[in-house]
Amino acid sequence: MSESPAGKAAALDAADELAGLRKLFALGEGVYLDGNSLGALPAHVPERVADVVTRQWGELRIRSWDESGWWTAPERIGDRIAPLVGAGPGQVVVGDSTSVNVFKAVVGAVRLCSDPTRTDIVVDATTFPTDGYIAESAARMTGKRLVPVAPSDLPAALGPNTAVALVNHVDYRTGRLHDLPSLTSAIHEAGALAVWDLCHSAGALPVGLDAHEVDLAVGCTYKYLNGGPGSPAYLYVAERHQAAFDSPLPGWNSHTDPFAMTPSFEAAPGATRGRVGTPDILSMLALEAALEVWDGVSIDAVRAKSLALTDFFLECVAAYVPPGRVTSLTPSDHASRGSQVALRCEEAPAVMEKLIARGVVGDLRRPDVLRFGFTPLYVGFGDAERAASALAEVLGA
Ligand SMILES: Cc1ncc(COP(=O)(O)O)c(C=O)c1O
Ligand SMILES: Nc1c(O)cccc1C(=O)C[C@H](N)C(=O)O
Repeated sequence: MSESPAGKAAALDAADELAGLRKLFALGEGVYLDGNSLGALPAHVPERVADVVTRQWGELRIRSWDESGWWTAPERIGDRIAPLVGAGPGQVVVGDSTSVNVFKAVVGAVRLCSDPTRTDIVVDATTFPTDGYIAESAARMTGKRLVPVAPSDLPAALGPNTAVALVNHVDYRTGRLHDLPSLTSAIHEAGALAVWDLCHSAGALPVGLDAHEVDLAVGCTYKYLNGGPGSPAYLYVAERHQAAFDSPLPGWNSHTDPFAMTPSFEAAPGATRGRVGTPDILSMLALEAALEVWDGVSIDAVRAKSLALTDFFLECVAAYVPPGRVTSLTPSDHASRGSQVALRCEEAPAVMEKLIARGVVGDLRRPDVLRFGFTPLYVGFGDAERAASALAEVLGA
């Protein structure tokens, strides 16, 4: 760096076309680099939630299912998320947790597989644990074999026995971005269905679900989509699969005529058949309000800023932190990088504690990984420089 990192940060912030979005969030002093775990609060959400509670629930009560659009919220909010993950309308439905949607998607994919003699569910061996636990249970329930495989070995592991492959788009620990287009086509060439977990990519980078012919996908909304703690997840079922999608959790909300309350189940058309029971309206409408910060924001611009931020943070770490104290686990090439930087560091727990005490909030993945998430909507280059400088100070530089 010829210019000082702080000077460069100021110039980058001044040129940042997304910089104005930060004021939409309730962020005080300090540097928040944990939006890959829990996104920050958009400042207008409390008032909107208060309206849902006091007027919609408090005054309109039961009428709100229709008059306040409660009943149709899962599909409506799904359609708001859809463009952020490259999906056309009518394919994304919001509800339940990511874990529950992984279950629906994996069992649903096994049932969609045209060859019932295929024996294997291949799962990303480096997956966030919940996906692995659920895939294992789904395998037992469907009489399949679970085959854990590192994403880099996935193409070689696929074969005539593969029914379904479940892959994380971005690795939660290292921040590695897996190649969704090429892995999806390898899965399809093997005659299997591709299920993607988008928790760490949606809202941080383009996903292109329709363009790459993904079969099913799931994701959470409390990270880069800023929906709030425990906000509902979503399920994507590609239009071409919807008529045959046979959810393992057919509830009255996925029935074609819920209020007929018939003893026999008849699945609703479209993404609605991915619903189960009564939606969690308070969380769901908080999410709907939170998604307004995306109005007019291009996901390509978000991706460009995300890469610039993580590049710059790594540059500042290299400039400030003595050699050998941290090692980046995050790939340096852009094509393999999500929106976080993971640094392996001795005594990582104590280091993160001291960073947090200095107002730099990242998180720790035991035993030795410091994670720093970069949410382009509200993180700036000055934040990246301050975080690297605090890290160097904590490490005694
Ligand atoms: C890749 C991935 N899948 C799933 C989850 C969690 O699922 P749930 O929303 O059910 O807690 C997380 C994080 O919590 C995650 O990082
Ligand atoms: N979902 C979480 C929660 O309820 C509590 C604390 C953390 C989380 C997370 O999202 C963890 C996150 N998926 C991770 O990448 O580690």
